[in-house]
Amino acid sequence: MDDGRDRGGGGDDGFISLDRVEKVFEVRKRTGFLKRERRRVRAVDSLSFTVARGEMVGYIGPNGAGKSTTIKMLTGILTPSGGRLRVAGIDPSRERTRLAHRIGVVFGQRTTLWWDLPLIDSYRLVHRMYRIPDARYRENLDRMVELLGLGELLDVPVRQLSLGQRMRGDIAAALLHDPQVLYLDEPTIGLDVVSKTRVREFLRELNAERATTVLLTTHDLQDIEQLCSRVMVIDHGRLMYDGPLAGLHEAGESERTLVVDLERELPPIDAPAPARVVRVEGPRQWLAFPASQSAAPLVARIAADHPLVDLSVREPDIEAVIARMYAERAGRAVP
Ligand SMILES: Nc1ncnc2c1ncn2[C@@H]1O[C@H](COP(=O)(O)OP(=O)(O)OP(=O)(O)O)[C@@H](O)[C@H]1O
Repeated sequence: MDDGRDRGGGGDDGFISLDRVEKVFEVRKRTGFLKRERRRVRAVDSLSFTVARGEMVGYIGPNGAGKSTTIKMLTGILTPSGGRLRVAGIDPSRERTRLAHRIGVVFGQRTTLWWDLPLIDSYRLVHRMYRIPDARYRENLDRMVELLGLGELLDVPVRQLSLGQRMRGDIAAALLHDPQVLYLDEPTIGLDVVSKTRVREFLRELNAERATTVLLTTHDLQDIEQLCSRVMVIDHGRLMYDGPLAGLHEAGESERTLVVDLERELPPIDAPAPARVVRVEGPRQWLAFPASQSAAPLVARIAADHPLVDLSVREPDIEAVIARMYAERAGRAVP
């Protein structure tokens, strides 16, 4: 399989590069009968970062932070109000069609597939739209069908697919033309655990096999944990954090929760600090522990001393991590 490493653009340090990029929207607000006020919304504010070829980066932030606006500028749908932006050496808003051959986009909440047609017909249309050479299309389709388990679904109309099946179908459609960059917007939203695992495994495989650069927007921290070595946090259009997920947990001092089902009701488990029991309900106990630490030693210790029925680990949600990060920074700013 062609790994696409030599198809140009950008250099390894800045395959995607933003230098002080701005996006300002003019919004008209009705302030009375026949009266309108003009307001400027700075959706992206002097944003600078680079993503190297083959990196998988999580791009997260609260609602209205500027994530979609950034992605829209990266795909050429929106033109920046200022700054410099390049993807694979291309200025997206100037050469949108040329860029389209280099990028794939998947929106978890919307499908790009033709609703009433069998899945395979959408792929045939993508084949023609992107003028993919026949042999390459076949090869890619076979690989996607294999990796994403689409064999039995190809003749099913898209509207009859489950959400997880449809998502896998959408991901395949976005990759048939060998894009070098894949933008994923909430690719696991609403999926069950099995489908989430399947999508994540596929993305890992894709990244390893083809060195596809992936920018992933998600509210699910497990997507980031399992896929991205780097995470960028954006808020009010500005980059608030850029580094490993563990560092974000440290910055926010966030905690994960170990949910323990015991064979019977017992007094609160005497866990090694800083882990501690935060809730007890019958035979079920909840223990909080730092998200930057592995759960394994805690699980081993509890399993050795207690009659266990089941265990699960719950991740903190992104909003909570970011909120704690702010609280921590505010705390530091005030001596
Ligand atoms: N076309 C537009 N016209 C005016 N304002 C806009 C437009 N698009 C976005 N905005 C504003 O820009 C800001 C950033 O929005 P954006 O959609 O990029 O955020 P987001 O991080 O993607 O949020 P979400 O997680 O809710 O999708 C918000 O204040 C939003 O209201």
